[in-house]
Amino acid sequence: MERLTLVTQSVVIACLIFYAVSKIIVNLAKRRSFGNRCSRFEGPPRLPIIGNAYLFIGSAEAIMNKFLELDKLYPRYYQLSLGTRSIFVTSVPEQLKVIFNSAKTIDRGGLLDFARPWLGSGILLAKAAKWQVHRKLIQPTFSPMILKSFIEVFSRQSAMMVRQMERHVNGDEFEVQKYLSPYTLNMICGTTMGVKLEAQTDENCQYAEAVEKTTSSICTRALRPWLHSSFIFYRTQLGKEQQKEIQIMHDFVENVIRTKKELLQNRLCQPELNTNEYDEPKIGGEVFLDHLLNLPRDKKTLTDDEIRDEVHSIVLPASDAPAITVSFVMLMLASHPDLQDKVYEELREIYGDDDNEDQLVTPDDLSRMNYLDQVIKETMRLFPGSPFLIREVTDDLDIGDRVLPKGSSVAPNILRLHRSEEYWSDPFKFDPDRFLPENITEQYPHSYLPFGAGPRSCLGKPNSDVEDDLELLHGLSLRIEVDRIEVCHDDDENVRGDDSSTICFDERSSCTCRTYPTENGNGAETSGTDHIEN
Ligand code: HEM
Repeated sequence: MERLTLVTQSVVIACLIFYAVSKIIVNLAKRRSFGNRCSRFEGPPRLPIIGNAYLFIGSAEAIMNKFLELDKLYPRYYQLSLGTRSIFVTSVPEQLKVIFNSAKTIDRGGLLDFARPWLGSGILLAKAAKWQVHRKLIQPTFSPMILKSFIEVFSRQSAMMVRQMERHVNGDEFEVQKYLSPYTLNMICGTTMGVKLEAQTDENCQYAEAVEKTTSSICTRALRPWLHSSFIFYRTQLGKEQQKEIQIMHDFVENVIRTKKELLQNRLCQPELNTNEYDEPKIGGEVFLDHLLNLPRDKKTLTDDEIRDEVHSIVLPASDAPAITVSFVMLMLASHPDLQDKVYEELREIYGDDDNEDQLVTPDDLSRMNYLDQVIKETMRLFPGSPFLIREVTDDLDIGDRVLPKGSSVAPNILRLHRSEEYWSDPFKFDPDRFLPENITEQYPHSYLPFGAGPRSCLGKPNSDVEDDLELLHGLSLRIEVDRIEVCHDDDENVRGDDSSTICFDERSSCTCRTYPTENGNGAETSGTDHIEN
């Protein structure tokens, strides 16, 4: 009997060992064949283990410049590897069309997974099945009617931002991003949560700071394969700080959800509770959070954690990309005084000589700002708010002349697409007339994608147009002339204004303004309009 038990045990152990060894062999074979399939794509040379990570060491500007160099070496597409992750970077419209519309590349993940401790499985990072349900639930919040009701919030917020900036009129140059980021964050907190964040007035606003620091630490981690392992990352100073910042954001949003829930329950009997703390749209519109809390019972009810994830997942894209876009619009207007004057004239036609900065903007006013709209579109062509996107390939995907293997990532290279001479004549010329209605029809299909495309494209697209217009309107209605300009740039054709871009405001007295040469960090002299032509 004892012998029989021993034999049985040996057989079981042998089977387990056999199973473990064959699993290792199969995994190695899979990795090898995955590696082989990926290595067929051209790209910069890779080092063992870290792959191409050696290319992306240094400041954000240095990393951006590296990407621009790669665009020159590989103008259509290339393959990168970061540790075990393989990324196909492409700017070919035909390939992008397939990628954006395929069910096999709906998922975001890969490097973006490092944002999961913050965004959870909200709409930005949700896997396909969950994403489909949540997008259907959330989409109605972004209907044109509800968005119109937000205009008053946007309008008040932009007036506040302009008042803050006003102190710089006729003064020294200043970092415009310092005002824009808190403004967009404030505005989006007003329209998503109905909360007055005070990010514009309180420089130490913890939530705003936490958003900024966490975004930056996620990017740092993504480009450093040795920080990919959670075991290592959370033992570093960066990892520990990130955990702290994420906790601050979670506490903030959870607190708002709790208060909102109480408010919604008590609203009928205590309407006076709905007062100063909240910055709600006036025209009977719900804020995003109300919509999620009020979902009819027959629809899926979201848990508090899911609601928190959704709020985070809206606040991030809705504050980041618009702030970047508006700062580049200002930069372009500063660099092109003639176009600035055209925008100014358009606004004068709408508002006359009335210089009332407290005047609220109406949807009708916005619909008449055609030239401003063209300027914004052309700015988003040259400086897309999201220069690269990223999607996961969940099954082998044929994109025409090649197959992207399951398990890899694909990064639509929007920056390169928008600046490619293959699809845009004289691509570095800043020319808003490209977006005249008669010229739009001539554009190469899928060559202009600032909001992505397909079923998972930007949810806030109409929102962002409205927001950009309003912000600029208020800036310009102040009769500010953007006079001097200092931009970061690389040393050839690409003006690269970044977070540290500074501009100057002068009171508008004549129709002239100038850009002047400035020294960049490397000592080279250039003007802000270096190769982005007038
Ligand atoms: C200038 C302004 C904006 C730009 C350039 C922009 C751009 C983008 C891009 C490129 C994507 C990724 C699309 C893709 O992967 O195909 C995206 C996603 C998204 N954006 Fe925007 N965005 C802007 C403003 C906004 C605003 C104001 C909101 C919300 C109010 C918003 C909400 C979202 C959401 C929720 C997603 C994820 C959609 C999904 O996964 O289903 N965005 N945005």
